[in-house]
Amino acid sequence: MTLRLDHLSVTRQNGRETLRDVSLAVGAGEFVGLIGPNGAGKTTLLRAAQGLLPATGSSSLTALTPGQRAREAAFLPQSREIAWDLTVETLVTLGRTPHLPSRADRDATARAIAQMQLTELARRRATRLSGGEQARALIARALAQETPLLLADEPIAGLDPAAQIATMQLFARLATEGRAVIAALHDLSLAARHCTRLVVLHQGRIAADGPPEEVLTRALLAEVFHITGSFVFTDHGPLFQPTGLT
Ligand SMILES: Nc1ncnc2c1ncn2[C@@H]1O[C@H](COP(=O)(O)OP(=O)(O)OP(=O)(O)O)[C@@H](O)[C@H]1O
Repeated sequence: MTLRLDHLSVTRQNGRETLRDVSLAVGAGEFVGLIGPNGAGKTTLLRAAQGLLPATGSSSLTALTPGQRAREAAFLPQSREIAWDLTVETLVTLGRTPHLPSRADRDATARAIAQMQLTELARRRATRLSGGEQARALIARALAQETPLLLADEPIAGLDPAAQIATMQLFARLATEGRAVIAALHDLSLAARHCTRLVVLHQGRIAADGPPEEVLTRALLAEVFHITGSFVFTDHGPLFQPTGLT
C-alpha cells in the first residue's frame, strides 16, 4: 500500500477538530479525487498525512525519514508562490533533490517539462510566467520527483480548460502505470470523469468513498455540497454535470 492513514485527526490550536478520525488506504493504480466544500479538511488531510501538521493517529508517510519520504511522495501545495528568480528548467530540477545526482535527473526534468507542455518556456524566468504557467511549472517539479505517490492540493486550479484536461489525463495515466495519485479537487465533473475513486470530506470526516458514480448520489450532493447534479450516459462514458443549488 502506498499510503495508509489510520484514525488520523487534527485539532487546531483554537480547539477545533478539523480532521476527524480519517482512515484511508491508497494503493498503486489509484487516482483518488479528494473532494468536499471549502473548509471540509482536504488541505488538512494532505498536510497531516505527511507530518506537516500535528495529528493523532498515524500515517504511513510519517514513519519514514524525511529523505525516504521525499523519495516516496511528492507534494504540490495549494499555494503557488514561486519566490526564487530561477528558470523553469532549474525550478523543475529542484524536484530531483531527494535523489542522488545522476544522469537520470536530466531525463526526469525534461520528461516533466514535456508532460506539462513547458518545453518552450523552459529557459524563461519562472517568476515572469503567467499564473497558470507557474502552476504548471510547479506540477512539473512534483512530477520530476518521480515518486510512487503524488499528493496534489488543487492542482488544476487556475489552469485553462485544455491544461486542466491534460493534467487530469496525465494523473490518470500515472495511476495506470502503477503510481498512486491523490488530488484535492473542486471540479466535480473532471473528478468524476478522470478519477478512479472519490473520497468526500465533510466537516473533517470521510462522508463517502468509492467509484464516482456510487459516491455522487443525489443525497450526498444535497447534504455535503448543497447542489443538484446528475450523470449523463454518453458514448464517451458517464459524464457528471452539476445542475443547480438545493
Ligand atoms: N491554521 C489554522 N488554524 C485554525 N484553523 C484552521 C487553520 N487552517 C485551516 N483551518 C480550518 O480548518 C478547516 C479545514 O481547512 P482546510 O484548509 O483543510 O479545508 P479545505 O477542504 O482544504 O478547504 P478549501 O477548499 O477552501 O481549500 C477549516 O474550517 C479552516 O477554517
